[in-house]
Amino acid sequence: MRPQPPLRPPSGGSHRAVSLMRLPRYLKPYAARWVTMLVFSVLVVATSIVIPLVTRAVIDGPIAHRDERGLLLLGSVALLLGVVEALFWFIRRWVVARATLGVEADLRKDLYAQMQVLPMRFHGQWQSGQLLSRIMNDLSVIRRFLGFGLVFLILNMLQVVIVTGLLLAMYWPLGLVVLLSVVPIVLTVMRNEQEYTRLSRLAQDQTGDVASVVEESALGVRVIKAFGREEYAYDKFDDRATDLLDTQLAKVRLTSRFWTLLEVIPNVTLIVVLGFGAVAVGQGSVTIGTLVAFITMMLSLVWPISSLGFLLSMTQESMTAADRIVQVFDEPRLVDDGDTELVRPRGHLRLEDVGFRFPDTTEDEPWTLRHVDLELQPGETLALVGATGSGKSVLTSLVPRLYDVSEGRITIDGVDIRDLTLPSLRSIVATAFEEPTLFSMSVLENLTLGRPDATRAEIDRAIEVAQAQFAHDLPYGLDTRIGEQGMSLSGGQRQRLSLARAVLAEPRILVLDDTLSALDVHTEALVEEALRNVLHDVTGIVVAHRASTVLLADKVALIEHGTITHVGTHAELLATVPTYRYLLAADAPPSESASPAGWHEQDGDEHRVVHDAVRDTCREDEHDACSGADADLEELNR
Ligand SMILES: Nc1ncnc2c1ncn2[C@@H]1O[C@H](COP(=O)(O)OP(=O)(O)OP(=O)(O)O)[C@@H](O)[C@H]1O
Repeated sequence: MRPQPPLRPPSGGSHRAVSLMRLPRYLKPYAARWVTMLVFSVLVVATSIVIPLVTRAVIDGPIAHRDERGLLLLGSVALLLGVVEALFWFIRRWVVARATLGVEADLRKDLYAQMQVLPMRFHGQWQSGQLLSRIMNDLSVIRRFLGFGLVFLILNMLQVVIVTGLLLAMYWPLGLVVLLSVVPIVLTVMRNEQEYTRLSRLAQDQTGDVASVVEESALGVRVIKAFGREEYAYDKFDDRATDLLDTQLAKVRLTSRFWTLLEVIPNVTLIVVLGFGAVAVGQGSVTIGTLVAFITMMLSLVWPISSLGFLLSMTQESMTAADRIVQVFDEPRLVDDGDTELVRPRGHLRLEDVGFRFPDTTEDEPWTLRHVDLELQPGETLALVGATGSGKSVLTSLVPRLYDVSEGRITIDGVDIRDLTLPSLRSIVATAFEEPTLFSMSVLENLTLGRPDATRAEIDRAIEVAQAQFAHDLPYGLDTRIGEQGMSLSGGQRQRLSLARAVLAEPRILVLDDTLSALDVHTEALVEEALRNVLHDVTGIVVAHRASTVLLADKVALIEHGTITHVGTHAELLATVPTYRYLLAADAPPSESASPAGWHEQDGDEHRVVHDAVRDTCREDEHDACSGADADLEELNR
């Protein structure tokens, strides 16, 4: 048996740093702000280095020589430097906030746009919670890194190098002590890097899992309540949340070991420097002012060194986040635009030897569709009838290129649909799905999704066709906001709005994927009556499970195991194809070698059912074929 694919997409793994390097192009629009921020950050570091040097000058100068004027002057300079440093800090933060938030927003918009164009295959494989956590959490991680982590990583390393250099220059033996103290830190960072990366990737993926569970249970809350499985749902959530907690704790354990070292080393170094410094002052090798300046500078290294731990953690996390985001950006779009636009499409649709298999199926798995040949003249309507899972929805989704054919081709007015631009194709083809998705916006916005410029009269007509007049009676009429997934509406109401949306798009080819299944027979009859007018003008494919829906069509295609086996009028198929009768007329299941002969083996009651169905569903213009079927039945009954 084929191994189950993992619940979450595989990690990008080894190219994390490269992934992060690809994001700085988002910094470009804010280049002036980044440069200003960097200049002020360097100025902050410079002032913080100058202040101890001024202190040394104060101690070794005015204080040693009891020069009050000099003390006042240099003291004022030191004070001024302190104020200036604070001011520089403020400017840096102020400038960077807009830039980082801007980068985050731009990335988020691009990521969302990418999700919209990615093929159905991608959305079938990825849990929506994983996408949610990428678009929310991972982008925030990157923003924090760009606005804070990256800047301080650079500045702190710069400060460590400059200050250590200055310390070596002031008094090299003590400078050497400081330099040596950095070595264990670097070694520890290198040793923990891999494990921290693994844990941070795991935690980010698990955050996606938690989001997926929350999202699924929010959407499926009715099912959970109906089956009384709140506890089961809670346990599933609890498992995921506990996994995340364990990983986060493992991360904390690792970092706390690491950070403790980073806290201890500067303090130990300080004690050593103080001891050796005091001896050096005693021996006259350095002045007191130099020692004070040395220690002040050294203390200024405590934050840059101790912060290295979490700055590096942040870097790891943002590399992982960038990797997870780049993974979405790098997904192949599969469906590529052509560049042809059909100016006046007539809606002549042909499927030529079309075959389709889902991209992740293996060679030995059967094709979902194979050798499908169909032709619909402009204005013609085809009813597609087939057993559950026979491939009806997949076939209809090939026409607007929700999936691409694996072999053969589909043409509209003789042009391969892959040569059309996607906007052109999707303005020609509109689909109303069996499960109507409505968005949490107003009824009007939902209706005009496919045609934002529709006039009020056109909207009213589409509503009438779909028998969706109830929308006018909603509390705020068409401006009423409907809940997530249209939850505040009934299934039939949602289907009718979805149908109105497809009708309003005024397509040349209208695909109705079992769109009327949730309607009561009376509403269905009204919708069908109105649809008859719409379908008169457009090419239509109607997936149908009921004879009444089939009657909307000019001809019927029977699909069995992914292949069109019969095409004809409803009456013809009813009279000659047992499988068709079985599907539409509650007939007994046809035998393996389904043929009209198989039909003769059925008992009298079933004959009557078929007889009634034939009579009920035959239209006047098909009278000849129907009477043929009737004659057959009467012959059998005798
Ligand atoms: N995303 C998918 N990945 C893999 N296989 C799929 C996917 N969607 C559908 N299938 C398979 O393709 C086959 C045809 O499915 P399809 O949805 O077209 O059936 P259908 O005839 O529309 O059924 P129904 O009448 O129940 O809606 C089924 O075997 C189904 O399991």
